[in-house]
Amino acid sequence: MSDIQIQQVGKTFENKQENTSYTVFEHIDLHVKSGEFVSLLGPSGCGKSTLLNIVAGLENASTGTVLVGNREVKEPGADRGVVFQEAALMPWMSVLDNVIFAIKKQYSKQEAKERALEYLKLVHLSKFVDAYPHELSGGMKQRVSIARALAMDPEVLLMDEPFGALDEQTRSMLHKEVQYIWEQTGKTILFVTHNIRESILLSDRIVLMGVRPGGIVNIYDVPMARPRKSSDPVFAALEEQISQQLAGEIEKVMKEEMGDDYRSQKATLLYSSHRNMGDHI
Ligand SMILES: Nc1ncnc2c1ncn2[C@@H]1O[C@H](COP(=O)(O)OP(=O)(O)OP(=O)(O)O)[C@@H](O)[C@H]1O
Repeated sequence: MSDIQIQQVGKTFENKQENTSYTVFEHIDLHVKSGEFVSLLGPSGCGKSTLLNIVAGLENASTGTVLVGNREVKEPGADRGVVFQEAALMPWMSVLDNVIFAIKKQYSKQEAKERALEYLKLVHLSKFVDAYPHELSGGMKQRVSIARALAMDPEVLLMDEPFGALDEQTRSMLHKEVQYIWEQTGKTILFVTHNIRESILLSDRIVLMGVRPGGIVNIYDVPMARPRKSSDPVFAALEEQISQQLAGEIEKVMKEEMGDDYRSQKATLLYSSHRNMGDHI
């Protein structure tokens, strides 16, 4: 397993046509220890996905460096498995072939098949190896996507709102699944989410990101033993603490985006954002 070292990372998007640029964040320093589960949480647009994509090598950092183990990230690699919100399976291939396809360059035919079967078993899909994506539920597709990422034997797993599009019950089932996988494999996991409860349920640490200026606002340790329950008073207290700080960050965004309109709508907006804070931000 490997750690992830994010050192002084910044990202500015340039719009060459309009000759403008937009700095999402600057000077991000974060050390995710080997085997640690860390969530990135923050208001929409603060750059959670951008940071994850930089670690994945899908996006270049404008400044700073990212190390996975002792290797500098310059492009995507098999040492980093990525799971997105959409499973993006190939519809004409069976579940088994979807997983084999992702690792066929890394392993011999027989090995690839054995690994694919092993990881589909880990995500409890052994009975569905011959099924096609259209025959699977959203949660099952995400489990294939997780098996596909794990079969590559990555040192770290990068997950970008993997359960964001799923209903509450499926999501809750997959929370258990991800904890089980994390315990079984000991992978280092960096996990992007909008959901405060999800982050408390799963993580060792929660990194709260903010906007304008973009960057890390706070890092919360989650001291509870697993499995965690949202009814635990420690859970509830942490949820409240994070909600409060996040509400402040969301307010900053709204003030900037809405200008004068913000004052007139503030009460309604804060009320509704607070009520929904557990699910979406
Ligand atoms: N390729 C791009 N070109 C220009 N701007 C971009 C690009 N990708 C992202 N951005 C901008 O960078 C900012 C951060 O986007 P990002 O998707 O990383 O945020 P996020 O925190 O993951 O948001 P959300 O929670 O809504 O997914 C946004 O303002 C977005 O519009």
